[in-house]
Amino acid sequence: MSILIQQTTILTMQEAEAPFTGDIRIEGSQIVQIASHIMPQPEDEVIDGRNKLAMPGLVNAHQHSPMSLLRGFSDDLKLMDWLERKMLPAEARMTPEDIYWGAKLGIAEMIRSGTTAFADMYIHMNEIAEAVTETGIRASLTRGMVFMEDDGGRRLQEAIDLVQRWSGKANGRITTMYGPHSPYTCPMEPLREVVAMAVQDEIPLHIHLAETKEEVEKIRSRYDMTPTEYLEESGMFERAHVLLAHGVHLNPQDISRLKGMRGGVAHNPVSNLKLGCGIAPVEAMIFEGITVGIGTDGAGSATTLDMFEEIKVACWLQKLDYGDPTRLPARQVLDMATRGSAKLLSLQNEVGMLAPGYKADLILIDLAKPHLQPIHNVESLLAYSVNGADVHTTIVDGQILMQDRKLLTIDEDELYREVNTRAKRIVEGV
Ligand SMILES: CSC[C@H]1O[C@@H](n2cnc3c(O)ncnc32)[C@H](O)[C@@H]1O
Ligand SMILES: [Zn+2]
Repeated sequence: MSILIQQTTILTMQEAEAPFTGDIRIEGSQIVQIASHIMPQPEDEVIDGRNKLAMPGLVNAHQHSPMSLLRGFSDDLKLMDWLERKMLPAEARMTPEDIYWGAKLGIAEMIRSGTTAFADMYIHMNEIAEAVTETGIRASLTRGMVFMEDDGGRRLQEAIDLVQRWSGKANGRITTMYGPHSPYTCPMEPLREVVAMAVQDEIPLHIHLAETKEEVEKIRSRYDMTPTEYLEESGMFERAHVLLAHGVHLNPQDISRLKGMRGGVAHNPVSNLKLGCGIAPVEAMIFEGITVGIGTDGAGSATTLDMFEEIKVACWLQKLDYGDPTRLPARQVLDMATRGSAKLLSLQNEVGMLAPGYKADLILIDLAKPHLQPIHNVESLLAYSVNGADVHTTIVDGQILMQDRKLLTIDEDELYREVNTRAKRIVEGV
């Protein structure tokens, strides 16, 4: 299978490269050539790229995809009330089939809004892996583990099963991580056990960190440490690749502790705003050389999975926080949502950039829209004006998943029937 995208505006996201007009050739799962003009071959599926912009697919660095079933079910609560009184009871009622359909709903929204890879943390991961396999998207999957009650090792075993059964599956589109949920749900002993497993199996870790002031107070009163010190104490930063979700409440010493870490921080600005958590010190982390990517968090808090919305809000928050519009400029935030997030998923040599040898994970944005004209500066349009609904075509691993806004691997009528019936049953009585 080969695809030739002709005469499109190309933003490769390679270091300091400006947008230019040209062609992109895809063979199998890879980009093989990018040039001003490429001769079509008889077997090529040709895509007319005029009035469009090609860029790397966005990488959502922190998600709970089945929470799309809980979108709009519980709003305007503090994080702990929202989580303990609403989300956890609803999740306890979800069957493995619910998780499959919830993940598929999340994936449909991601493909429609230009996300080609995501990092997920949830339960019933076999069903999420099936949804990823069928739909064609790329994902790094994590079984989230809360160690607040003895479950006879069930969660840990499920995490191990996920890693053993699914790493490298779906033509390599699925990778895995180990996922202790957070400092406040993981006592030190099981946390150290998971770190040791990650080191032994060479599998990255994915964990929430310092999302709220209440978390900081809780960890201070339990252990007399900041949440970041607590995780450092487990040895994870020096021993493993770690994907930290949120990192909102970090003091300067915490930021220093993260310096030099493998992995980095997934910034989830919309979820942080909606749950009233605060503004993450994104510029300060970047200044210290820490990789910062962008995620949405689950649709239960963020309410949408549109990464273009996150990109805008990420910029606005830093500008507002510093009272300085020069903070977090367009190119830098695009870099975070592509190359930065790709590094958090350990995929920096495969996705997040358009170049020969990279995976063909890319999107075409339709520029023939009033809010995207005139075209002074493509990066500015992408950061401040484009919405997920402007994505025209989504390609992952060389497979077209959406063309002219039609999903090719998901039956949307069936999807909406399933999720509405299931969502109603799940929240009844919660
Ligand atoms: C055990 S699987 C993951 C677990 O995380 C919960 N969750 C979703 N959003 C957040 C958030 O913003 N902070 C902390 N935990 C969150 C989700 O409901 C699952 O139970
Ligand atoms: Zn989360």
